[in-house]
Amino acid sequence: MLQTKTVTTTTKTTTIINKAESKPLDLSVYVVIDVSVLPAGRDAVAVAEQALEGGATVIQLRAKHLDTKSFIELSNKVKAVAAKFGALFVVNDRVDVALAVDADGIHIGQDDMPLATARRLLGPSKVIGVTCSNTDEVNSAVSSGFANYLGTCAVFPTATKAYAPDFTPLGATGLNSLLQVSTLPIVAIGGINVENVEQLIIESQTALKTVAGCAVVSAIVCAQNPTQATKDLAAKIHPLLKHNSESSIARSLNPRPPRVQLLVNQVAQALSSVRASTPLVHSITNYVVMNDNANVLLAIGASPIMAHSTKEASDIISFCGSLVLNIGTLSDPWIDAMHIAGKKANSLGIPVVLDPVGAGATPLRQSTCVDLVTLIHTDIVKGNAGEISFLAGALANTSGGVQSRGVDSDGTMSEPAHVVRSLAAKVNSAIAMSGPVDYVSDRVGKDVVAVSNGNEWLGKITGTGCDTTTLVAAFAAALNAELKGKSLSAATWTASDDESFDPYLIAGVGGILCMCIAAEQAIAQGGIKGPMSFKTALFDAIANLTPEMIQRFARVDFV
Ligand SMILES: Nc1ncnc2c1ncn2[C@@H]1O[C@H](COP(=O)(O)OP(=O)(O)OP(=O)(O)O)[C@@H](O)[C@H]1O
Ligand SMILES: Cc1ncsc1CCO
Repeated sequence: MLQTKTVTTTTKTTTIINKAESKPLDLSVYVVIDVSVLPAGRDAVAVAEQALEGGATVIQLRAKHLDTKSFIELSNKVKAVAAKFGALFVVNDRVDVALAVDADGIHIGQDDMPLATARRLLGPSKVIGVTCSNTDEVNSAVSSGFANYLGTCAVFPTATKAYAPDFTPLGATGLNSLLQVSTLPIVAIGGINVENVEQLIIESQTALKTVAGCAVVSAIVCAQNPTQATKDLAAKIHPLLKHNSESSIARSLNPRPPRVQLLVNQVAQALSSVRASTPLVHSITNYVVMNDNANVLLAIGASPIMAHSTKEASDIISFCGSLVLNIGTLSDPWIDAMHIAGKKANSLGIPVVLDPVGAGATPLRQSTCVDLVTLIHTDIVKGNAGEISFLAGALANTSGGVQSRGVDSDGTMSEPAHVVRSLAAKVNSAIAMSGPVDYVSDRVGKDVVAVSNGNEWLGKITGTGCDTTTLVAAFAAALNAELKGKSLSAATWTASDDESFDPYLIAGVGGILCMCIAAEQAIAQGGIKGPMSFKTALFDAIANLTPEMIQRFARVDFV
């Protein structure tokens, strides 16, 4: 980090709508009282009570063939026993019954009432669970922002529910795929019993999470002793749910707003695209960070080429996916090479990412970065608050100029979103501004995203901002190539509809999230003794990042 960079941004408080009651959502031992499965002469309320005595944390009442009046009467009784044990009471399918008895929540299937309608009718405080059989259904339920948890289709063969003749149970592998993509808790169901539950949880778990619980029907309602059967099951389940961190419960109680979730989905998907396409990134960067930048690119799954000669700049960029121009250690021939490569990249539709290191510090840096944003077209400018503020100020007096209200006397920035938004519109580039909270604007200043995953450790080693810039360039290259493959172009993106984000906004957020989440992972693994062991752990963590980690740990918001 250059000493001239003293500006920090003020932290923004994000508002998250709390959609469910703040009592912990314990889905671990989830007992479904299916009236049609109850052995003759058994009373649903008595079985519910026995299961609760054995440690059931949720009781779901399923009564497909019961008339409405009887369903409501029974629900009232089961709700009362669940309340006595502090357990969650959930009605299967019937939103009207859930409303009539003021149940804690509802569980619906894909063919029942649409999720959005159920949420509208039930209001923000009720728990909604939805059955998902595949990753598309999981993605759709998660991105809707209306569900609190997900249930699966049958994990094992079961006679309790009728499935199509060609239905194949999910098994532990199928359950694992759903866990990989879901940021919501998942409850497994179908043929689970005390014999198979441990193996299912262990075999299905991902590096980051297990199921939130297991739901059982006949193993409890048909058991000789439902209390003992529930106790036995609970004893097997509880020790294995260790991966379910509080953040997963928090996410289920505070689902991301739908558009934020859509953005996170696209960023996670973009990481997969980087890994799948291994884009080649041409960097004309400073010699302090050159080797690190190359290694960071390899770690994220891209390929580096560092080339400064004016004699080959044009040739090199012609076969690369993106270009990084970093003004950290300038010399005249390097500046010439930047212009040559930049112009060639522009002519070929290759994204150009500028890091205006130390932008305002000297007249050379001032004129170089102003020339670069005006004489060539930059697609993304990524700098710290001081650098972005300088650029905004320097362009303030040019036509359509940016009013730089950036830096206050105490070194903080009072309106970071305004600064990135207006600079973006001025230079038609996405702007990524680093600090305790990172801010990224799309190229027209319509969407501005605050990324709150900042980590002070990133300031303890030199060049993490420059490393982030190269990650942003890897994302830009992969996304541009993907659009070209569809005969589209990142260059011609227009801010016409709410569903579509600027690919270079995704690239900016993607690069920043990868660096910040990798830092979190590096620290979480322990063993950091100081800056150098942090650096080693950080580079390893970048290599080990998964789209699932982006889904799970991204803290982003539109501002
Ligand atoms: N005070 C802070 N608290 C928490 N996180 C921070 C803080 N400052 C920066 N960061 C994080 O560190 C990352 C690097 O940002 P920084 O502003 O240090 O870049 P930079 O100045 O361009 O670095 P360099 O020039 O060393 O490459 C940011 O993306 C941000 O997430
Ligand atoms: C320390 C330093 N000096 C010029 S560039 C650089 C790396 C941080 O950008």
